[in-house]
Amino acid sequence: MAAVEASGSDGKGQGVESCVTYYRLEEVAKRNSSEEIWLVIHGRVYDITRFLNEHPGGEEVLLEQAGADASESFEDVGHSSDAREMLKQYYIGDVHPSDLKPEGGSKVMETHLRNRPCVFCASRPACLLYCK
Ligand code: HEM
Repeated sequence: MAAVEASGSDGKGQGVESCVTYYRLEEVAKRNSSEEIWLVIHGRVYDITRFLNEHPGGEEVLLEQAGADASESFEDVGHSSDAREMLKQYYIGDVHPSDLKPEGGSKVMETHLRNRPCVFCASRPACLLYCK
């Protein structure tokens, strides 16, 4: 997989697990077409390019959210636990902590709290940082 310069671009990703790749939102925003489509859901970045034409809800809804934070739409649909499980295979990294601004940060926190226990973040540093 190609390295993305967005990761840890602020210098160092210290204080958090080094195995997590961080992406700036501006990098995510560039992946906004059917050629390459990334989404953010609950502070995590997913490359769903190969899932696009497999999505049971159709590709259009995904394209509408392409390159953006789809947490709300994802939750609004009331996706099953199977759908949540599926997310894992498309996970490529976390949103860079600098992009989790107060507004976004509290949104992330709100969502995580609402979904507790979060199957994805129980042991994730980002979650520990923002969900406490
Ligand atoms: C990568 C992220 C996503 C995955 C893995 C995923 C997976 C699925 C799955 C497995 C279903 C079948 C129903 C279920 O099991 O819940 C589904 C249905 C659906 N999804 Fe997604 N989905 C994703 C993102 C989204 C997003 C961002 C939207 C935005 C609106 C969306 C809208 C829908 C809709 C409208 C349905 C049809 C619901 C129905 O027929 O009742 N999905 N999705």
